[in-house]
Amino acid sequence: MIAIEDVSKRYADGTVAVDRLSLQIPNHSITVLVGPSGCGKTTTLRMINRMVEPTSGTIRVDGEDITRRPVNALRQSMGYVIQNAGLFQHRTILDNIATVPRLLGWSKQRARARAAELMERVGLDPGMARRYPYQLSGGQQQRVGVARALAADPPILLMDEPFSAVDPVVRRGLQEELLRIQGELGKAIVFVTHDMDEAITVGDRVAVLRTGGKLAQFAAPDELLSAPADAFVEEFLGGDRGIRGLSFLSTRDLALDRSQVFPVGTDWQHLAGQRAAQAPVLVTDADGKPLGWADLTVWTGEVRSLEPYGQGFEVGRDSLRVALDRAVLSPTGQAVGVDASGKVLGLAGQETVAAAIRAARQRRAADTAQGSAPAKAVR
Ligand SMILES: Nc1ncnc2c1ncn2[C@@H]1O[C@H](COP(=O)(O)OP(=O)(O)OP(=O)(O)O)[C@@H](O)[C@H]1O
Repeated sequence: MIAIEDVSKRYADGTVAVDRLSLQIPNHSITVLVGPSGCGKTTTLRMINRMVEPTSGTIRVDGEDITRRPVNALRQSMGYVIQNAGLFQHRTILDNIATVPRLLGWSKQRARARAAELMERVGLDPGMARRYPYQLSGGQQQRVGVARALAADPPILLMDEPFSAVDPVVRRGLQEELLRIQGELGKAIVFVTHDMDEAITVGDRVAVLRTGGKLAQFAAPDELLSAPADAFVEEFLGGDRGIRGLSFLSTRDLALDRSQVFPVGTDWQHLAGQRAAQAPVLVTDADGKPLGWADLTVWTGEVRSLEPYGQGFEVGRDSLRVALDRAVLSPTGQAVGVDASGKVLGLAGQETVAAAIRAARQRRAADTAQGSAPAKAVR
């Protein structure tokens, strides 16, 4: 646990970068510092590894005042990742990653073996080990930066805008990779970004700072979206926060409708005669996977043309935001719910999703009243 207690930083020119900040940063979780440019995020992060000394206040790690520890030992217990990765250009990828173990006196062989293991962990092709940083894409370089920070297995990882310099698609991949690695390693991660969407995606807890280094709100992402503390936080969250909040609600309990789902080989003529309501039906293949929508009112003896069903959502894995999006995009207004193997479990119309949103909100309000853990984004 990192405890920031009433910490302020005034630079020599009089700029107050951080103003009486107090934050409890728990182990095994990602805490995000977010806020507009110049609000003191980087200053706060650098006070944790003593690259910047506070003017007043105390920072403790596991109860111990960090000024009592030798600064080298302190920094070795904290991996540090920065924008553009900050790699050593004249060293190979493998040697970049092995830097800290080598500084700690590991043999070259052991340090390189560890570096190779980390390349795999962060999703880098082992064939890149002997390349130099300039021979890698920006996203690959960021992965090397993360691997290098993890090399000596520090309990704490400090990340300063680590993914800001890459395009949105690569960035999304890096965020997912970080969440996967964190699921395996369970570090105390402090992550700085100026992008609220990124904060909400990666953070277990998000500290919103306002200019002048004052804490505006410190909360779980779903709580930020549903109950911003004031107008500043609300504006910083941006539009459609109601829709974005649906990312935290699971599709697990959606009441799926199977009455409009039929496999190929169904007696369509018989079915068309039976059905009072002539809503389109979803046709599946022999394995139960979706093929498309059929309109039985234009039945001609066999179902010849199917309207594409677009994309389904994975029940229990995707969020209600995804389900609602699929329903809105669906030509019939029905989202197709599938299992992990792609087989159709049933359909959810926009009204069904809306009912699930109301039920999930009620459940969450009850959970919050009982003090349960905050929700993590589903997908
Ligand atoms: N060495 C310094 N001397 C004087 N002022 C500084 C120094 N470093 C930062 N500042 C000022 O302190 C304030 C906070 O800076 P900081 O870099 O912590 O903000 P930030 O939130 O990380 O910003 P950004 O998102 O733009 O990186 C800014 O007004 C900045 O100009």
